[in-house]
Amino acid sequence: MRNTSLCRCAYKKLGSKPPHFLIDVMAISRLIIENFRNLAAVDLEFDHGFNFLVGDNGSGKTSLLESLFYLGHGRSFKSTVTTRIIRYDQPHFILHGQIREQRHQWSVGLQKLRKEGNTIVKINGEDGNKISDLAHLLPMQIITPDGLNLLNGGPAYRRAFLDWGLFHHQPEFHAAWSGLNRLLKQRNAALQQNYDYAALKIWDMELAKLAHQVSRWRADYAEALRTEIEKTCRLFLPETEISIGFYQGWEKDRDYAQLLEHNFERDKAIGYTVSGPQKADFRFRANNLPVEDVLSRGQLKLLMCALRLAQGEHLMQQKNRHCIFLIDDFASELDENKRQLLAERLRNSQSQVFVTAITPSHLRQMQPEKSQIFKVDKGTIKPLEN
Ligand SMILES: Nc1ncnc2c1ncn2[C@@H]1O[C@H](COP(=O)(O)OP(=O)(O)OP(=O)(O)O)[C@@H](O)[C@H]1O
Repeated sequence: MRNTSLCRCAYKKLGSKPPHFLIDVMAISRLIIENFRNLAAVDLEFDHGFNFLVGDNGSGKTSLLESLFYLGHGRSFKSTVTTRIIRYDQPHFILHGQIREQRHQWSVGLQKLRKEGNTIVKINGEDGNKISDLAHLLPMQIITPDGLNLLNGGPAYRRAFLDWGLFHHQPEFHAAWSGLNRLLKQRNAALQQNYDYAALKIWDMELAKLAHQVSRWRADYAEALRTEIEKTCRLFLPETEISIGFYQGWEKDRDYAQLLEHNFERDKAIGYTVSGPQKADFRFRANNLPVEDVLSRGQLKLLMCALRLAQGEHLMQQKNRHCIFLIDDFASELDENKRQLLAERLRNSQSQVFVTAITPSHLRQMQPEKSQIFKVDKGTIKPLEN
């Protein structure tokens, strides 16, 4: 077993050539849950291939996916109020996972207290780890019925999509991105204080440097993903021409420091910085029209799946790291043929996959060699014989 600092340092060093121990399929082999939503006490061993969670409405299927997502992100995909995730009347929730990558194993733990509200993260028994350490260990992609906001929601969803990739591909991204957000916050506060431009200029120079860096990384990553996305779109939406464009948040080729100076009076009047990387977008068009206006919900779901699969595939190709895929309500919005396509593409990804469904019949299209079915019933989860 590796010690934490070694493991963290190794992941931070992910450069063009990954260390040999990252090359194998990564999977969560065991998950222990205490007091997470309606899951009072769960202890499960998972297959490294497909894991199906079948149960009635309200039984706890999404809660299990949510707990896995929480372990990999330190937050929920459903609720921003963490205390609502803790089981009613309980003081805390605890998640404990075992992660395997053929020759190595990590033990990760996360506890959230109702009173203090802080999150305690442990990796291999050591305290003092950050959520970003967990996120590095557990690259995950989630596909839920709400996930269509990636396409029909605001640009923030698509920036988060790009930034997820950069977090895993570009070791310096997280620090640059945090610095950029901090400087923007400070600038916006200063804009409301009636300063002259001279007082802001020194910050703006620093801000512009980070803005150009982050935007360059985003543009390069968007371009690198294009081929993967187009490949999957040809499979999922052969009847539609999908085009992809990246907008950095301000006019291309314009120096950002100059733009900040030029826009200073306007920004001051409005009270915040109008243009910049905080406005970046990754846009999709179908037959040259906005996808949200012309695609059906099923087609939007397929496009969303194509984006998430492409991102996972790209990570695998570039860094030899496998994503874990969490798929809530696999069958919704998709006809038989499209379910088949998605199932096939997931099988080809050779990743660990968690899929929820109300009845086993919704999973007919999935026939992987390696799988485990779990029956979810009123907060209890039991493996079924395949
Ligand atoms: N903090 C909490 N404590 C206890 N139970 C909760 C808490 N939050 C939500 N629940 C309950 O947990 C149950 C499980 O919800 P979940 O979303 O996991 O169901 P599901 O099996 O995915 O259902 P569906 O098929 O309808 O999506 C629900 O009945 C919900 O009311």
